[in-house]
Amino acid sequence: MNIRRPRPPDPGNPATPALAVRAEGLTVVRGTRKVLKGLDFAVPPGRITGLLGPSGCGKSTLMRSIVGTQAKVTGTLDVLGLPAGDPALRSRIGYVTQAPSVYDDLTVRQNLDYFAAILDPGRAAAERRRAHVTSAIADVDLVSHADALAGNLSGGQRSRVSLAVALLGTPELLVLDEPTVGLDPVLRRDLWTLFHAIAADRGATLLVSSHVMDEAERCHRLLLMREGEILADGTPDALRTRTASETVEAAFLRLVDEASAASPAATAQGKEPVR
Ligand SMILES: Nc1ncnc2c1ncn2[C@@H]1O[C@H](COP(=O)(O)OP(=O)(O)OP(=O)(O)O)[C@@H](O)[C@H]1O
Repeated sequence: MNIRRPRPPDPGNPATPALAVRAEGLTVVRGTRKVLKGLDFAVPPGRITGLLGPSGCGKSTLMRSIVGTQAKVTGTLDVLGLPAGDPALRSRIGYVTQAPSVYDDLTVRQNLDYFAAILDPGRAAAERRRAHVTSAIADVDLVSHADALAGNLSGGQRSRVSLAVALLGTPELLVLDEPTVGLDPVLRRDLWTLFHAIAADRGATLLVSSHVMDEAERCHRLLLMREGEILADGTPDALRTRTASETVEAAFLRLVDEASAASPAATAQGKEPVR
């Protein structure tokens, strides 16, 4: 894989925020329900932070809040040193939603050309756009499919086209909502290798959600969520040690039990299995 433009974070540079994301009392209401309940957490720059928790716990809502597409967000939410949703963040964040957003009747390269033209318009930028598109296709290992129609690709290949679109602007923060869901183990491993290369070579920050606990072991740091709250925050090692557990999944279950013991009423409302 070919990762362009190394840009490691420079803690001495005042333009490099000390934290990629900082939330205090972050609350989101959807419909009549409070789906994020006063979250306090931080995401360090240049690392891969996994956002893990059962289906429906609020991972997508949290990601939408960070990228600025979620309504009814209150509390403090700073992203790359600016309030979430600030227009200056648009070109600095790459966001991949759960459903791959690609045009089936265009080839892989045409999809990327289209999005590159939106990001970096004008005839003068044509050469630069072409280079970025070629690079992004190589980053996600789709060179051999560059001229295939997106509609003829497998689910995993389409996900990688979406990821390539997100990589186009060389974002400082990549927010990836369940990027490996439904992929086979080899593809999942390859994607995680790519995520690590992006963090290491570019100094980018990655926030990656998953409800599959074994993916936790691949992250530098974890935010474990449950029912709209952050259950724990730390490295996989620290979480395992703190709970005397062998795996992050066992640590998660122990933390759920601890939280339930602390507030039994909350537990009665549906404990979802961790898949
Ligand atoms: N448009 C909506 N209106 C009202 N409630 C919603 C809406 N969308 C989601 N919710 C609720 O918000 C809660 C959090 O949903 P969210 O999609 O953030 O969870 P998630 O952890 O990403 O789930 P999954 O892993 O299944 O994608 C859920 O209980 C869901 O029912």
